[in-house]
This record gives sequence, structure tokens and C-alpha cells, in this order.
Amino acid sequence: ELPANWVIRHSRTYNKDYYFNTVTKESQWDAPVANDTERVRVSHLLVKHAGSRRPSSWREENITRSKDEAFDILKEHQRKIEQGEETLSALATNFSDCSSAKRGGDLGHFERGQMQKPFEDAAFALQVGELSKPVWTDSGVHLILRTA
Ligand SMILES: N=C(N)NCCC[C@H](NC(=O)[C@@H]1CCC/C1=C/[C@H](COP(=O)(O)O)NC=O)C(N)=O
Repeated sequence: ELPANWVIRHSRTYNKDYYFNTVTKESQWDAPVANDTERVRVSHLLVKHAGSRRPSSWREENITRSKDEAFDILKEHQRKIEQGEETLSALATNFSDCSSAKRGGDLGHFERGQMQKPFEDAAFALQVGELSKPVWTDSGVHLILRTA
């Protein structure tokens, strides 16, 4: 189906249909892409490092690990999840440096404009059930699982 506010119009000049957005008044020959999801729900596992915007968490008052160490830790979590040895939720509960660890990493639903851009772009590019590759934000390095 067409995304919101889009309608099909017929061009008599060219004798063919085109797409018209009744809000923006833009028109185009190609069908507008309907997969631009409005909001997503994700769980994530965050590993912070000394350069994180807030190098502290419920796990560790003063986080001093390097970016490389954080990346190695996250890659090991990623390996376990991808091999089915662990779930993201279980690992986030025990190891995520985000307060969402208390909820198995669940961040709830969010629209674009709420999370740091690299995180938002990665989350909106995932299919439901898909695990991201490591994603860097000012918070640290994340694994993201889209849940809805
Ligand atoms: N809307 C919801 N559920 N909460 C507000 C989220 C605000 C948002 N947060 C982030 O972008 C970081 C990266 C992705 C998740 C996230 C979680 C951060 C990571 O930890 P911190 O660097 O803050 O210590 N902890 C909470 O905010 C932001 N625009 O700063």
C-alpha cells in the first residue's frame, strides 16, 4: 500500500498514472517507498569505554577500558548470540552499561529523532528479529536487536 498522504493521479498529458502527496504537494512517477517504518522497538547491549560521553554505569562507577577493549568484549558477546549460545537479553542483563540492562536491554518503541543518529540509522535498517553489527555512538559500542 502507499505511505500516508500519497495518492495515485492520472496525467492526461502523458496518459499515465503518477503519485501525488496531498500534504507536501510533491508528485513523482515512481511509487513512493512504503517501507519507511515510523517507529521501531529494539533491545541493545552497550559496552562503554573511557571516551564514552558518560564513562560510568550501574556496573562500574568509573569505566576506564579502551575502545579496543570495549570492541573485543562486544565482539565476544556478538559471537555467542550469533552461535545461539546466549541471547542478547541475557547478556544485556548482565553486561550492558546502559540502565536498560534491567529490562534485558529493551529500549521500548521510538521514532526517528530520539536516539543518536548512528544508533537510529542502524535500528531502522534492521528487519524485526535481526541483530546488528557493532554500532558506535558517543555512548560506546552497541549490539542492537530489533524486536518490533
Ligand atoms: N527514548 C528513550 N528510551 N530513552 C532516551 C534515550 C536518549 C538517547 N540515548 C541514546 O541515544 C543512547 C544510544 C542509544 C541508546 C542510548 C542509551 C543511553 C546510553 O547511555 P548514556 O551514554 O546516556 O550514559 N542511555 C540512556 O539514554 C539520546 N538521544 O541520547
